[in-house]
Amino acid sequence: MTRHAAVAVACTGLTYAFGDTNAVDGLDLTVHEGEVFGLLGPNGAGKTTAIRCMTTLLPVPTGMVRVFGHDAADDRMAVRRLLGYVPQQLSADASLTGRENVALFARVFDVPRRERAARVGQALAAVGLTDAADRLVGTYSGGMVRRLELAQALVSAPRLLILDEPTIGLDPIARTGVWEHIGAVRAATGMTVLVTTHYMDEADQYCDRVGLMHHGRIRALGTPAELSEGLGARRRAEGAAGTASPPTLEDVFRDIAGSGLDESSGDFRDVRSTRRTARRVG
Ligand SMILES: Nc1ncnc2c1ncn2[C@@H]1O[C@H](COP(=O)(O)OP(=O)(O)OP(=O)(O)O)[C@@H](O)[C@H]1O
Repeated sequence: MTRHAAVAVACTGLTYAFGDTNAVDGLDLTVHEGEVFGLLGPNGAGKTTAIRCMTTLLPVPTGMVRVFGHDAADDRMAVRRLLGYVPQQLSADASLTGRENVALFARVFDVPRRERAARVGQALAAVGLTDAADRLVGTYSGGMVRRLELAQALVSAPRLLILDEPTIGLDPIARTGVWEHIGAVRAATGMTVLVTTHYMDEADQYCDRVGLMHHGRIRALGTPAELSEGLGARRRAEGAAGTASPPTLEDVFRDIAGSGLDESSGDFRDVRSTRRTARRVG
């Protein structure tokens, strides 16, 4: 990413309420073209709601969301054409083959008919599913399903890929596989990636910058190293005990979310979304 990279996503004062609850509460966020940006936060921080506004699946009642300069409220189709979205929920059909699933997305996203077969093949190859492409998805492992969903989102060659907890419920090897394929596609295309994750180690390793979200807005923003160093410097200045080892991103996260982290990390929600993914494996 260069200093003058274009802005892929700009949110200004984005607010979205469910009843009396402001799920997103004055969110200001800029994602630069070409970066991998991690949106982190405890359960209920507002990450999914914010992402759904960016993808135009929810309206933008207050504030502004722009995707490559297009207003998500006024120009929804232009925004949709620019992005690929992998939601938390299962988006692949177990009764179809991998290739049929990706072909369906190619049709929905108006990939020209003449190019479709080639583009479907390329998307499957990009996520390492060429050999399994003609098997029913019901026989795939959880990691393969996630990679297939990635292929579905990639078939339209999006400039911006948005992934909502792409690795939740996967084993460490499958998690690494998903990230490696995201990294390879990004390196090949220069695509911008916006991802939410609960896994601090993944954010640390794979994201260029992260934003820590809590109670609907960004509370800390920077590269993982900047955030860790910032907390370390503050602790040293305060003469805090236990400053021998540098803080991890998880320490930064706990510092921001504080006790709210424990309060809000609804076990039921966690279990439910983990199971949602795990169910794909069975
Ligand atoms: N459809 C809905 N109806 C009512 N409240 C909702 C709805 N969806 C989300 N909320 C509430 O909005 C707040 C933000 O939820 P959201 O799912 O955006 O958070 P999140 O950071 O994505 O959490 P998670 O990490 O668990 O996915 C929470 O208080 C949640 O209970």
